[in-house]
Amino acid sequence: MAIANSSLYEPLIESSAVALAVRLGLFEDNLVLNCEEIGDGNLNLVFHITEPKSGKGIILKQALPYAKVIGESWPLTLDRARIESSALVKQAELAPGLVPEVYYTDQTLAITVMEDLSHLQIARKALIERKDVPLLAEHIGKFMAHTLFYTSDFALKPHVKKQLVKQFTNPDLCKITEDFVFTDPFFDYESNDFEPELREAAETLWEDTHVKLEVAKLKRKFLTEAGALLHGDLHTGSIFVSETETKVIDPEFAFFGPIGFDPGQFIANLLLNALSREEQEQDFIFEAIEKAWNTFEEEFTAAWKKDSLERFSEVEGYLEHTLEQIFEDTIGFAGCEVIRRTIGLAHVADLDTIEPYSRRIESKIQALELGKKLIKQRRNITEPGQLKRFFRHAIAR
Ligand SMILES: Nc1ncnc2c1ncn2[C@@H]1O[C@H](COP(=O)(O)OP(=O)(O)O)[C@@H](O)[C@H]1O
Ligand SMILES: CSC[C@H]1O[C@H](OP(=O)(O)O)[C@H](O)[C@@H]1O
Repeated sequence: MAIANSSLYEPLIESSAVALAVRLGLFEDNLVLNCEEIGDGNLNLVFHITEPKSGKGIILKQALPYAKVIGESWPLTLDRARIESSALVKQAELAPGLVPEVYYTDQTLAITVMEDLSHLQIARKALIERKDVPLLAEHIGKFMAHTLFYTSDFALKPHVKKQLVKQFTNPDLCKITEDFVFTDPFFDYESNDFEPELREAAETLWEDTHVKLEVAKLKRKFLTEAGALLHGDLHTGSIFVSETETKVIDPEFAFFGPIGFDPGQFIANLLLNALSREEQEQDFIFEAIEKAWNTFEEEFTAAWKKDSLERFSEVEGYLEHTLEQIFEDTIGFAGCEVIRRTIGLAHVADLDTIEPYSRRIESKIQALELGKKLIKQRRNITEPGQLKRFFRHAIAR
């Protein structure tokens, strides 16, 4: 990967993105190239540049100096492009084959040029279309175990770890999560966005002091616990899949945080998809949750036994305690994510496309019940096999 530092930042448009790709030697001169801006996320521009004759393509992602979904009134650091490209490189080292290859990055232009994954589909879309994605859970379990264990204090020498913590200090993007995942949805704030039919359920949530106390504890963990280098936004919209391949994209929220945050977001987004399904179609989702956690636990355990540098790691019960704590946090973080995707600023298509409207509202009310119970009862859920019963019980009215 080449790292460049050109003179001035400018937002690209399709023609300048093509010119840049040619200037960088990513395509030969004099070829006819197509370019389309395909970004459908909340924050950045994503250019897909292709050479129709050979079928070759690249992705050029550029951060804007503000959040794309809101506009210039919400300035946002360009440094997120550095975080994203550095995280992709680190993740490629720790979980080979599970992230796109980075071809080039330029910190001044805030761009990352990477492997084109257009032959795959975003996992959220695949799950909404009820596609068969048999390896998704196992691959994500493996991705999480390797990236999280090998960036933790169990695997790194203290100075190396602290150096990495510095490199991945990401205050602006963490603030987004602190606000939109851990704060705003739990109060009557303007940033929240929900249908009028949900107001009563939202008000019940805002009055629930037990939920608020438990969210306060989870938020504090997010603010203070530098457990491992998180992806930081591991929802199903950040994962490309097919029947055989899985690639994790978009780690611009990466920072050192509590290990349970990534598994929590992944599991929450599977649960949000389960809420959109009829009961007889939900088994795939609960099996995926079990598979993802069990793979995470097996691979984390194997890595611990093989590569832990921590003197106490052989003490009986320490591995089990560590995994139990990560699982408890995972369930709590999942509850926060389920709630914020229901009444917060950033929604998910799994819920927003449920038809008819009355069923959508019913599923969102169920999501709020589920989220609250995951947060409050997280210590009673000790293994992923319990989640299907818990889910059915939590949403029953
Ligand atoms: N490497 C890639 N290959 C193909 N398409 C991609 C790639 N990266 C991103 N995209 C497309 O761009 C969209 C937005 O990318 P994403 O990284 O999620 O942006 P944002 O940071 O704005 O959320 C994705 O949903 C996907 O459709
Ligand atoms: C206005 S930021 C809201 C939301 O957007 C991010 O997701 P993505 O970049 O995948 O669109 C992240 O989840 C933030 O919480």
